[in-house]
Amino acid sequence: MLNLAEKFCVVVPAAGVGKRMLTSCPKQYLTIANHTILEHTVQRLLSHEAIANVVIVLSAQDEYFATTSLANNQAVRTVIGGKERVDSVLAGLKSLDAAQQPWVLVHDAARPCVRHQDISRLIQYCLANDHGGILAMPVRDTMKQSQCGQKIAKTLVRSQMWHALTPQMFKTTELIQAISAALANNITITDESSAMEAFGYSSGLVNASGDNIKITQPEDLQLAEFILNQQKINLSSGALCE
Ligand SMILES: Nc1ccn([C@@H]2O[C@H](COP(=O)(O)OP(=O)(O)OP(=O)(O)O)[C@@H](O)[C@H]2O)c(=O)n1
Ligand SMILES: C[C@](O)(CO)[C@H](O)COP(=O)(O)O
Repeated sequence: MLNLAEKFCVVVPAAGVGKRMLTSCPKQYLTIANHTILEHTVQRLLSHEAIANVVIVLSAQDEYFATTSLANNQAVRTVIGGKERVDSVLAGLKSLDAAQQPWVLVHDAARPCVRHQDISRLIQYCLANDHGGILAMPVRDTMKQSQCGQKIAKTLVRSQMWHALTPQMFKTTELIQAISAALANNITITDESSAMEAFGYSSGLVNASGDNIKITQPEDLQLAEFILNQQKINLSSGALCE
């Protein structure tokens, strides 16, 4: 239990087309157990004790959202996103009242398996350290870097390598400032932390479960279904606190 006085808003970027999934509809609207991935993700977020509401960032061409249960959910607002994920995240952030919501979390619509315990630990970390952080997982394989466009390997120091996951949690005003500055300086931003780092803000790494996968390629859908089922079984047996 977090026992927090405040509850938080989560910006959920869901305006992508899911090219790498090779499906006819955007991947966030593919279904698992008769619910869209977006519904699974938002339900997972809104069922967390410290999350009050979500802002879902949709494509201007989105023709699916209105048919989901989320369209009538009072804890859900929507805004229109942009060309890249970073543009969509910024649109979501700018729709917030930073005075009312001094902290914000950003979580990919394509990550329905995120665990409540990991969200709790991220929130605890950020409030305790008074700076932002991200859920992350230490890499398990030896990591190589290709050289000058050639597939010639250079081995990296594995002990210092992490997979960045989401949610990522930062102070709302600082995150808007950092992303806006990065875009103005043509800095490539693929997650919120990269913008904060570029702006000189600290971004902590909070160790998280490896089953918080991002559904990206076709084989990920079956894996996500398996993980969600396992989490459901473990939760009902008490083996997993969500
Ligand atoms: N312009 C964009 C691009 C992506 N996203 C969202 O950002 C999250 C992570 O991005 P990614 O996994 O890359 O999704 P897509 O961009 O849809 O996938 P692809 O790169 O295969 O097209 C997804 O929930 C996606 O909907 C977004 O809101 N706006
Ligand atoms: C934000 C993210 O999920 C962290 O790993 C990742 O950077 C998103 O990348 P994508 O190419 O937009 O899926």
